[in-house]
Amino acid sequence: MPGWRKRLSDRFSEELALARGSVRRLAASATVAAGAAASSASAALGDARAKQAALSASHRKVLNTITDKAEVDIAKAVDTLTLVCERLSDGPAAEHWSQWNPRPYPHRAQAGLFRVGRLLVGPERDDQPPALVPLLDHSHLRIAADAEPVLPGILLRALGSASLGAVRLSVYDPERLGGSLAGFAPLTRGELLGFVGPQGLNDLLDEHIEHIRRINATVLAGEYAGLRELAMATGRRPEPWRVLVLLGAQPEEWKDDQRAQLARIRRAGIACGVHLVVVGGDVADDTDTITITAERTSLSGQARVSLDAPPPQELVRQTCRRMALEATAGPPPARLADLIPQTLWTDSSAGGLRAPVGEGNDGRLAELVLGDNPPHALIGGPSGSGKTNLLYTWLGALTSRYHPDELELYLLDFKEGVSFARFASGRRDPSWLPHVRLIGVNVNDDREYGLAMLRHLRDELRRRAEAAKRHEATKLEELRDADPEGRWPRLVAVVDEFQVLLDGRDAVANEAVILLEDLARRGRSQGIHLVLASQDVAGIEALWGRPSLIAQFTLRVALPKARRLLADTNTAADEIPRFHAVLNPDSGVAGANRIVRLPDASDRKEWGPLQQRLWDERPPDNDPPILFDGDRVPVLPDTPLVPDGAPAIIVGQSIDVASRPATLRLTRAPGRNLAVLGTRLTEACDILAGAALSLARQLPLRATVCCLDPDAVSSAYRLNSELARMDAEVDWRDSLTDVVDGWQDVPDDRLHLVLLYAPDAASASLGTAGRDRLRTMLMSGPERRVHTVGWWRSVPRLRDDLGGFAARFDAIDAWLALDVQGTDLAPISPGAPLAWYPRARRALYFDRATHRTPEVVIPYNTEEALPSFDNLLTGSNLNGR
Ligand SMILES: Nc1ncnc2c1ncn2[C@@H]1O[C@H](COP(=O)(O)OP(=O)(O)OP(=O)(O)O)[C@@H](O)[C@H]1O
Repeated sequence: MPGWRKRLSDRFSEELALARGSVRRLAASATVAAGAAASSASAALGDARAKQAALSASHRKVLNTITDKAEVDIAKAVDTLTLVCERLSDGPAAEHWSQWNPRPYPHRAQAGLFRVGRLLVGPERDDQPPALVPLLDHSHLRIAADAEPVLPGILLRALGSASLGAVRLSVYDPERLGGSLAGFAPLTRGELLGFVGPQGLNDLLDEHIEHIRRINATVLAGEYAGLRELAMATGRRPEPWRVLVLLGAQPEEWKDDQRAQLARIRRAGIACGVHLVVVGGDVADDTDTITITAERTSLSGQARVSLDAPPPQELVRQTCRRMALEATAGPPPARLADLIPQTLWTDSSAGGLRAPVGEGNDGRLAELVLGDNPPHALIGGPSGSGKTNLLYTWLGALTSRYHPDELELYLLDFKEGVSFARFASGRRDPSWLPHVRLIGVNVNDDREYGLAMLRHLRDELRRRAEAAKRHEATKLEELRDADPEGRWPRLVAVVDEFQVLLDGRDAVANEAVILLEDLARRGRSQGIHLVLASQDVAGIEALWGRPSLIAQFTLRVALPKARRLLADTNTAADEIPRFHAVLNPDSGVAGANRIVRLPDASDRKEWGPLQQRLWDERPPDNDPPILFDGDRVPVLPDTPLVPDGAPAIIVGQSIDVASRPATLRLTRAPGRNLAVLGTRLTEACDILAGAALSLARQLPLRATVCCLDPDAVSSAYRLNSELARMDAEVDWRDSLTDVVDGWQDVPDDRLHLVLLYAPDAASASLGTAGRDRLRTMLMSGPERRVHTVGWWRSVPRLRDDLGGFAARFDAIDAWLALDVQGTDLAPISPGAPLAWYPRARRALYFDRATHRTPEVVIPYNTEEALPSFDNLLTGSNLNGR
């Protein structure tokens, strides 16, 4: 091999070895460098990782802090929202159905909002804020079809949180005809709900429009913007809310005029308490309508809503049943206490008498006024309509405002019963109404007592007229100014069932009409006011036959179904419900009506405390009222008579305002005797006993007792004993002949009373001569102070004893007729035949010397004034009777 080749090969090998070596070196240093780089990279990575960990911890911390704060804020906001919601909606408006029960919220002048579900805001928790919707006084509602189950809950909450009857529902349900709200059906009985089908739509809309019109015209009357404002100003809500529910009604498909009506209701309803709840399709939107869908309400904004489940069917049914029951029982009456002022007796009656009697439709108290105009009142209503209750109410309101020096009352009740007796002092309750001067109860048979009261008022009218003349005053107000020291109260005379006084064409009715006319005409200016109440004013001929009388009674109060009390065209009395009245100060013309709801004052629980309060405050010189009770037999008074001149006997109690004893003066005039006529034994015996006892209490007496009716003997004997006990010289005779023969044997000048019980039983045995002597005793006895009080059992028998057909009745100056018809009294009565129809415990009394016409008296009961017969028989102490 050539050398060059070898050299070249060696050189190449050498070079290659060199290159390999440097490559190896290079590779080694590269490996070192790479190792260094790798370790520094891994150090950097570790560093970075450590930093990242630190960073994310602090980030997490910040994030947690922010989240916590946000959660607290949200919880706070939700709490606040819940609180606000509670204030807007509580009780039955918001309670869960498991605790729900209806109870009105009277303290709240405005209606609250109703819960429909929960607001899905904030974290899930038990007490999530409620989703509320307004309705009553605030808005209309539109409920989307997918939210329809919410409807029963809203209606139940509305019914249950207002007072009974304050929410009324009308449901238009053309598809299911009321089936959708079947649980509410019981309310139809209480008239709190009405279901309307397709045919009734027009009427339904018209009715609500008319209701809105009426509220605007008569209740708000331009004074209030709406019922809510009225309720807030007065604290009362005079009209119910009316909720008109349209279920699947599709108003968009209605006729134009129906849609127009709906729009009117939507526009004007809320102020008048009329609210629409439209379920399903609806027409044009408006701001007064709140919408509820399955997920939201107009009030919930972005927040979603979870709607509550509807109330259980049974809860709805039971609640509605109870409400209907209460509603059919009638509305709760207004309260008497609301009519009574805090401070008693602050008003002056100088200008008139003004007092509230109930609550008007506008929630304000409605007053009755008596004064110069209107001066007198007429109250009417059928039996049971509440006249007596109205009178109680009115009297309560008057007597709490006016002092007894400002107002005096005269009360007369011609009804069976004792309605005014509560104003008098009684055994159970000693209090009386300090304003009352006179009370007449059970006077239906004693119309004369009505006359007596009217006569008394006429006398007072005269006294006032004379005083007014002296002071040149034309009316009470001026008289009071001119005579400030004088006592001039206004007088109010109330006559309940006054038709009894005026019915019939007899002397009593005639005089009563004349007196009423006079009092009505002239009483106006003298402060004397008449209040006449009757169940049938229409039937009182005496009233309608005298237009001038009726014209004075301009104040009319008509209770439900009162007839003819208001003007013919005024039908208000037919339209008002129970316990309401139409007040009309303008003789009943339609425009002057005021409808009021009357409180219950007939209950003693309501009345008692008021009377007690008035009685406690009575002036020291206040006397109890005079009470005349036609059913009570008066007892012979034991105070001796103080006769003016000649001695007198008591024959009975007069029917006059003072209930004075009726007397017969025993002058020496011929024939000054008394004949009691009729067959009523007890009353006849009472009259004879009353006469003798009243005389024996006045003066030393001689008496002869002769009893010829075996049934009267015990009474005669008891009288005989009592007279003896009173130191009278008493002579008991069994024979009438002895009496007529011996009357002239007068041992001293004591007054001699001859008491004859049924002389007609023996007069036949007297013979003509004996009868003559009887007549002589009657005619001439009085001159010698011998007076006869005799009981004949009929007028013909008396006539026989006085001489038969030719009898002269001047031997009997005075008589008392018991059960004797007026026609039978003709022989002994003056003038025209008497219209006298006998009645129990009443006698017709005529004294020729004092009477123009006979008067009715009540024979006193003398039972207690005489010793008991048993005691006499056993000889017991006569005082122990
Ligand atoms: N405003 C009222 N609120 C509650 N109850 C009332 C009211 N008014 C009357 N009543 C009741 O109605 C009944 C009849 O009333 P009231 O006796 O006053 O009627 P009246 O018209 O006088 O009847 P009558 O002539 O038959 O006596 C009574 O039981 C009474 O308690």
